[in-house]
Amino acid sequence: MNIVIVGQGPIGLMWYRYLALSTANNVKIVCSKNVQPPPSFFSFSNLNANPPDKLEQIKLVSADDDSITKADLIIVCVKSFQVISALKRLQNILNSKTIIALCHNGMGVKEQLPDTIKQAQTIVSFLITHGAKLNAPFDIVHTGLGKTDIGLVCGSLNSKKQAQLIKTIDNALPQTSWQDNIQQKQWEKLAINCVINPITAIHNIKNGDVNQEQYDQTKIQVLEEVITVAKAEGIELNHGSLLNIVDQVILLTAENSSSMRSDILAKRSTEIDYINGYIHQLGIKHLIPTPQNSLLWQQVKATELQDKK
Ligand SMILES: NC(=O)C1=CN([C@@H]2O[C@H](COP(=O)(O)OP(=O)(O)OC[C@H]3O[C@@H](n4cnc5c(N)ncnc54)[C@H](OP(=O)(O)O)[C@@H]3O)[C@@H](O)[C@H]2O)C=CC1
Ligand SMILES: CC(C)(CO)C(=O)C(=O)O
Repeated sequence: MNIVIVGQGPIGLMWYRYLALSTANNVKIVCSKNVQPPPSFFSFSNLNANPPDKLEQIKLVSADDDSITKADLIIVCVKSFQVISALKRLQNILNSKTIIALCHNGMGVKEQLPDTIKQAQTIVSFLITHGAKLNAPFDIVHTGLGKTDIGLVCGSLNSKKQAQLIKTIDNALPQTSWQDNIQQKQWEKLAINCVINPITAIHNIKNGDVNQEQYDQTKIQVLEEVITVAKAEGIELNHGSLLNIVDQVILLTAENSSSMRSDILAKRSTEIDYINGYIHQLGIKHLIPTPQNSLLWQQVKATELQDKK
């Protein structure tokens, strides 16, 4: 497959490394304007191997306009608030046969996609539970082995193309599956992020600390609001099983720093508008009060602003 990765963060470089291992793939990258020209190599290590893999130097090939037009698959690995501008940058050279995969946290990007892109392209979502981090620019570590759920966001994908996509991604990083109802999975992931991300960012704590009793009420109220808003959007979520999923993720990632806490500590913008902010906006749309999600959204926004002063 001809594959273009957009974004030189840990997730973009993680996909690059695993997909480029196969001779069946021709993988190239589009980096942000901040790194032009990109380096010719990047460093990669995998903490999941036993013993951990040696540091690898991987050749990095930049995508020119022609390779973007000829791509079978473009995987966009940028923050939720960067997706639309990343796509607009490519829009004039996109081929309608190219599958576009969006690999980001949060929801609300679909609603912002320009009609011209929605009508012309097949767009899928890559929902991942892998973890990766940057030691330094172009030096990444695959920290947590996870799985990938893929599903259709807009356009269409015949069964042959769908099977080829799953095979390519599963060969690169196993435990990849097609989800007919990706929306349900997106909402479950959103609920996890609505609880863990703002609490860890505001209180500057590790994911595991969200299990402390003092956060129980917030956790329960956030989830109740998410469930009510999801219902208004036609998605059924169950409080008991959602609480279980959230608690499991808190335990499994107990030692991790959430992406939002890391963003705040590094004085970067967070994805809060696409997480609790998304629930706040849908609350307004459906006239449903979402006091806890709105409060967490405002608190993280205030922390972001304070850090930028
Ligand atoms: N890291 C993780 O373990 C996980 C991350 N995710 C989600 O995946 C998404 C990507 O994560 P991650 O890689 O960590 O994010 P990062 O923000 O670290 O990396 C995104 C990269 O994309 C670059 N970029 C921004 N705009 C463009 C553009 N228009 N064209 C090309 N490159 C661009 C950024 O460059 P610049 O800095 O110059 O703007 C940055 O290097 C996020 O939504 C994240 O929440 C989900 C699960 C796990
Ligand atoms: C699941 C969780 C909370 C893992 O840290 C995450 O997705 C994030 O940090 O953004």
